[in-house]
Amino acid sequence: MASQLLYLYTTLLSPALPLRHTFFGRHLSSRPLMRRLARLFDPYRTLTFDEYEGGGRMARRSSAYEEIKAYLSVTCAASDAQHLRAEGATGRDGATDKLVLSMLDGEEISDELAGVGGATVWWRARSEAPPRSDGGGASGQEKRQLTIRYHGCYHGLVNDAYLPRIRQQGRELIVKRRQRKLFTNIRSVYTGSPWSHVAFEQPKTFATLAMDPARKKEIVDDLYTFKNGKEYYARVGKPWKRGYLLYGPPGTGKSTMIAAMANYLDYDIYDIELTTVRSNTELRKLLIETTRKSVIVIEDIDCSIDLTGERMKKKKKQAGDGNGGASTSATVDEDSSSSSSSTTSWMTLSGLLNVTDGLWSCCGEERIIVFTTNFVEKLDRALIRKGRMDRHIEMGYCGFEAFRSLAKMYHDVDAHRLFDDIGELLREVEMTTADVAEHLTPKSSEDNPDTCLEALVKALQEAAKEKANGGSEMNMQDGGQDDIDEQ
Ligand SMILES: Nc1ncnc2c1ncn2[C@@H]1O[C@H](COP(=O)(O)OP(=O)(O)OP(=O)(O)O)[C@@H](O)[C@H]1O
Ligand SMILES: [Mg+2]
Repeated sequence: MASQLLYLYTTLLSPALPLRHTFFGRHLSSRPLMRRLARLFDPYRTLTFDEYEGGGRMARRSSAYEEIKAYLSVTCAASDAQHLRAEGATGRDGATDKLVLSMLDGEEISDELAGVGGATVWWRARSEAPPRSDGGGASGQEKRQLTIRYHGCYHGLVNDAYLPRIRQQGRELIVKRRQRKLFTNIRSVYTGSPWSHVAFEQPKTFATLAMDPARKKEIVDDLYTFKNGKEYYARVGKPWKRGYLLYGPPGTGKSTMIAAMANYLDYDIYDIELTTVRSNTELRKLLIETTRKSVIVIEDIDCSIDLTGERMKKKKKQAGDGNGGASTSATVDEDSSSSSSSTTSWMTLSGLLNVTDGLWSCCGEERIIVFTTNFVEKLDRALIRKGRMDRHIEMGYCGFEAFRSLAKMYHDVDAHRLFDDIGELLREVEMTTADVAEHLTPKSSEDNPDTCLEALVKALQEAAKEKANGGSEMNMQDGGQDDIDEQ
């Protein structure tokens, strides 16, 4: 009866009679009074967490949503909810029999407010189909939400204690369960996300990366400082990101180094195939969708974009993408000798720099970006200047120290009668670490350290002979990389 009267007042009388009420001599407008009255009859409040934050093309996954979802997966398991969704998951130990539970649409589960005997909150999941005219991507996907309902008198407790606590627990669960992923920019047919992923199970680590131990230690120290640099980056007001440029001939361990970095940091890898990215907007969208604790990789950067930026004449031009001037024209280099001449580059250098620079300033947290190239001398200085690529790492031909670590790894050999010869030959000829590793790999059950090292000596001697005859100059073409300093 009371609620019917209230309904009558709010729908019929209230708009027609702008009543003012007096309470202890103070005038109260009808609206706050109505709210108070309404609370008498429905004292519950709700808070909704959307899966995506921000609007339109700038939408990105909400960390609050993810953390609460992770927390509720445990609550779900212990609840009496009838309809749950189960997703297969791989644990950090590699076990593939794990399940992660979540609520199906419309399902509700309850949770206790710790410290307030018997006080309960209720969580409900719902999702909305995207509007038909939506343009795809995050905005074109189903919109998922989690809503909490609680008694209004617990508002402070829920906001100041309960939600921060469960978000913290959710974060810990995410880290604990996290199976690292290797993402590639192929749109997922299942989720509509611009990224598809597979489990990242690369066994490459710094222990298995053959290079001079002193240089390796420098890189590991640099990564360690970055990983633990949250306060430093906040204090100096820089985005918490670091750029690495890995350069050197094919087969010298650039991709191996990236895997080792991701394993060391315990980060995901986002591998961007830039030649399939058609505009700045698309690149921005891809980068926005990357998560914290990730290594963003653009391999063979010299083959992926028009490195000459705006300076070259463009054969073709397409209309801009409405980003305020950053060029997205499809370009084909006129200079056919350019490394990118064989590739139609959709991104220009200035486009790439505009997007990445702009993005780091708003969401650059805990990200490493790595560019690799075989031809460092062809890279535009703008691309690799400090602040963009903080550290330039040359992955050169196999030196004696790198060989020694391979011999230890492959045959557990620290010293051998052939080591001196090999050291001398490696100073003379340029052989990639991949080739040295291949010679050290046993090919049959009869192969042992002696036969493998002898095979390596033979291959090195042949290469030395060829070099002396001026026959194989192939490798030498890429040697002039000293103009970029190690930093
Ligand atoms: N420094 C290294 N330490 C250990 N293994 C290496 C090293 N360099 C190369 N290898 C071996 O050679 C293979 C090829 O190396 P990798 O793919 O890392 O070379 P790359 O420099 O990325 O070449 P590209 O320029 O062609 O991409 C690897 O699978 C690895 O087994
Ligand atoms: Mg590679």
